[in-house]
Amino acid sequence: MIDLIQIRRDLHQIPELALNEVQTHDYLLKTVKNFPQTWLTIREVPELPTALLVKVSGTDPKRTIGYRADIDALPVTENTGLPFSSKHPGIAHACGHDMHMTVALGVLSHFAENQPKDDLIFFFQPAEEAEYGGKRAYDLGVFEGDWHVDEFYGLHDRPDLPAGAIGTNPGTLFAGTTEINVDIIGRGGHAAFPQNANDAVVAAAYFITQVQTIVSRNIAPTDSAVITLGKLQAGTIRNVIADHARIEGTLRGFTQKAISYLQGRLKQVAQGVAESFDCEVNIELNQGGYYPVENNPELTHDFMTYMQSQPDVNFIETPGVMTGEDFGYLLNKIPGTMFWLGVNDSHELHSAELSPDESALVPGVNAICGFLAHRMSE
Ligand SMILES: CC(=O)N[C@@H](CCC[C@H](N)C(=O)O)C(=O)O
Repeated sequence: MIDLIQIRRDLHQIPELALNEVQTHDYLLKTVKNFPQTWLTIREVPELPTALLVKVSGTDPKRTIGYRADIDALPVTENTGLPFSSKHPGIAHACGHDMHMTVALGVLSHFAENQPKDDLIFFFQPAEEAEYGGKRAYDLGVFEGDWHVDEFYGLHDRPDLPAGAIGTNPGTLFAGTTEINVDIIGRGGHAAFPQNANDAVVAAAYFITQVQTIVSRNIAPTDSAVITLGKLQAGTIRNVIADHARIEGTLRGFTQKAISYLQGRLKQVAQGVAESFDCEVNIELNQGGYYPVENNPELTHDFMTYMQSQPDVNFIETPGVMTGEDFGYLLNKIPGTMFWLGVNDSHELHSAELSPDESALVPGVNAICGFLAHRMSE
């Protein structure tokens, strides 16, 4: 097997933000070019230049199985103290996509040396954290013609599962999300004369507080939803009344119905704040490709049955959680399964201290290679 740990560490040091994964793309391409090429076809996508696709032609193909790994990183300053920490200031693989790419390369290298029966397509996808690269690729027609995919698989690392464990369920694994951007425009002024100004900070504070009632007061306690406003920017100095506040956040729900409802309530709250504070409130809601990640029941039943039957696989059935994933868009178009790979870490996804346990890599690759071979024997 290729040196998975070295690859993971190399990738970890060059994290790049959505749609800017230039060094990452070049590293992946260079690595793939070092595999035996006999039954590989490499494909670039000019309209999505950091994407990389690799087709492995099978011996007797009856279907094409897709495997997707996301490749982007987050605007987080790494604080792991690892000797192979990010070399890119303010950007880190704080969601573990370096692990995702490494596992995908491990699986690809296996099939580059052991020709599969069916065709396989590996999709190294830019822009999962933002900018929905999966939707972009699908809408560009990337999976049409010779690159049609019959069933798609992909993983996400999960810190609270033991290293190497595999988890999923036959229903909804991840929530659908919508990015929220709110601009509140008031009128600036001197701190001493509020009567002559219209304070955007006060209006923002009321907006944020009222949003807290949407989930707590409008959603049935037996249902699930979350709205997090993770970024707030306003003002320049303590004694000037701010004329503008910017709020950015995300809303999440397990169904499109729930997501549409949350979107509607947010707009109502924004309108209400605009009226009561006599200011301008511009709200932009962008779902992009972040549909709920709905596993195909039949394929996922097969996936779970296979994983549960393997003595070397620690399979754990996992209920849905509120993380988002634009793999939800691809699974909305093409049946498949998303699953977790345990990476045993006390830090959460998106933490500056996230440090996945690399001992998850080999069992992850082996479980996926085994499952794909099993699918091809069906
Ligand atoms: C696995 C993970 O953490 N995914 C991200 C996806 C973000 C979707 C979108 N940009 C949003 O912020 O709503 C997540 O935050 O769950």
